[in-house]
Amino acid sequence: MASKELRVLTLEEVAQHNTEDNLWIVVDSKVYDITRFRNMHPGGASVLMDEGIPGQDATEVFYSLHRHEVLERPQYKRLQVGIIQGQEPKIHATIHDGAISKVPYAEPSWLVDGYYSPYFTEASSGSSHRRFQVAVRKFMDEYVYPDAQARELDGKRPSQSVIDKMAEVELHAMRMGPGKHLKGRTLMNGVVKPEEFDYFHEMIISQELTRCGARGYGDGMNSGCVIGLPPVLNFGSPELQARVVPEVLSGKKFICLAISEAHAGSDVFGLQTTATKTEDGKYWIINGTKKWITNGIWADYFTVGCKTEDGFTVILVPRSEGLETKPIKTSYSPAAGTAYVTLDNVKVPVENTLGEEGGGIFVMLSNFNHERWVMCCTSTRGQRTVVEECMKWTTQRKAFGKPLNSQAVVRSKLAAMIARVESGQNWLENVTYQMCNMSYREQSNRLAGQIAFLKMYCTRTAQDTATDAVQIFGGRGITQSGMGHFIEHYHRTVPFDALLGGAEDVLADLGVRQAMRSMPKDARL
Ligand code: HEM
Repeated sequence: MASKELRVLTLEEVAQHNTEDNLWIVVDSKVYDITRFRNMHPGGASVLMDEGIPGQDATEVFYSLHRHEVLERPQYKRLQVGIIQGQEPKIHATIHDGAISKVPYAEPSWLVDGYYSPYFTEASSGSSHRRFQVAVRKFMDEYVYPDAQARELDGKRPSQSVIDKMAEVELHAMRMGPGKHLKGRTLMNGVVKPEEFDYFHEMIISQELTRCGARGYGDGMNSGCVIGLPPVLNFGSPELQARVVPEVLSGKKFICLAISEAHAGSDVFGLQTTATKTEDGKYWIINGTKKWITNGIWADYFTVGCKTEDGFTVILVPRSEGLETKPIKTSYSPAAGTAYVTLDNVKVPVENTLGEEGGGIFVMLSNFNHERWVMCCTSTRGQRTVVEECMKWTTQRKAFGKPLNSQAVVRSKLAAMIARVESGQNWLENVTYQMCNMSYREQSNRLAGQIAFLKMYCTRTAQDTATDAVQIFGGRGITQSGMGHFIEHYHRTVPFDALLGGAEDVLADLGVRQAMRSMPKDARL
């Protein structure tokens, strides 16, 4: 409708509008009347009168100072008064319209035209990963991305309307991975059958969600469920499962994993929260504190690691008398709902025990692999978004009269970034293939070391990439608005990945110790 009112103009006509009282410019074949906007321009009024701007085509200077999304904001969109006769817009900078990016290395190779993969199935196959990816990306771009950007900024929890929308297509259930919990559900409007859903489908979900570029929101978006519900699914009694699982997977109730404490993080045996039985043996009485609990602020259920008479036991604790949560301010958005949890004589039926009493370590170990693998999926995708941002910036930004990418030192940083993300993704795809072919128990036995190494590798390379990206973006890489805002956000939040789900150094050591245990006794040089 708006385009009908736009005038078709020539460059000569635009050139007449070149004074402070009558100021037009052209950006990518679109004519903007910025006369009244001039005094409100965040970059100042005077720059708009610089040589080569008034009445001229300012496309190049515009894109060296602004992201394309500026022109998509309604308050600026309406400054457009016309289009240039015989010209078509050439810039396609929107990355959240469901499309595959054409920027080299902005997508994993299996999504790029003309490349092949042994792992992802074609559109013609029943369980097609490709059709699934198209549906998930469209969904994320349409419903999740706008909410992610808004909530990351205002710090509010992910909108219930988006959680409900995700529940409609069973995204919460699919994020638990393949398994019997998917039985009878219609996944992504039927794009994939529950029995055909595999870890590659799940990888697609994690990676598409990461494209929203909002780390705090990403964790706020039910990641408590991804790590807190599997112990219920795998170790809870049938009665407990029947009560808790449906309300959590439908997005009506929320769950989180509460293991780490101020006293102990990666060292689960150092935990000090205690659970002791009442004399009649029917209840646990839980006392202690938990720290850095993602989604804890609004969680209805807490999967809590406790010290018990027999060792370490995991217990599902509903929000109830004696349990309180308060926010922890971290360097990412409060949209993650990070909590400090206090448990003062919280009374829980013993039926809420997950797994064997004293067998909590098995419950946790089986959970860790999946949690860490999910983090590898998100870390590699996060790095890829940084590669895309840097590829674009170094092409459009000029310094010393040339694009940044004409400098060898910049190209060498790009090369390192690309090599890191490609190696991470390729290793991840291999590990995922192993997971698809192993039982849950086999995964625990054979892949714990591999996944620990992969996570260590992903989070280390992510930090190198963050540092390189800030160098490439300069001051903009540390500025929360404007051209470098994704880079600033990434650089500020990337250390989280190296800590959550097992600290980098601890994981590295775990991988080596596992390898040492498998050394053949007779191996010699
Ligand atoms: C339709 C036309 C324009 C609109 C809507 C617009 C809008 C904006 C906005 C919203 C910002 C704040 C930073 C951001 O969010 O990216 C900004 C900054 C800026 N703008 Fe514009 N602008 C326009 C045209 C221009 C032109 C033609 C120039 C030419 C010199 C210019 C120079 C600047 C500068 C120097 C900054 C500060 C950049 C920084 O802090 O890094 N703008 N503009």
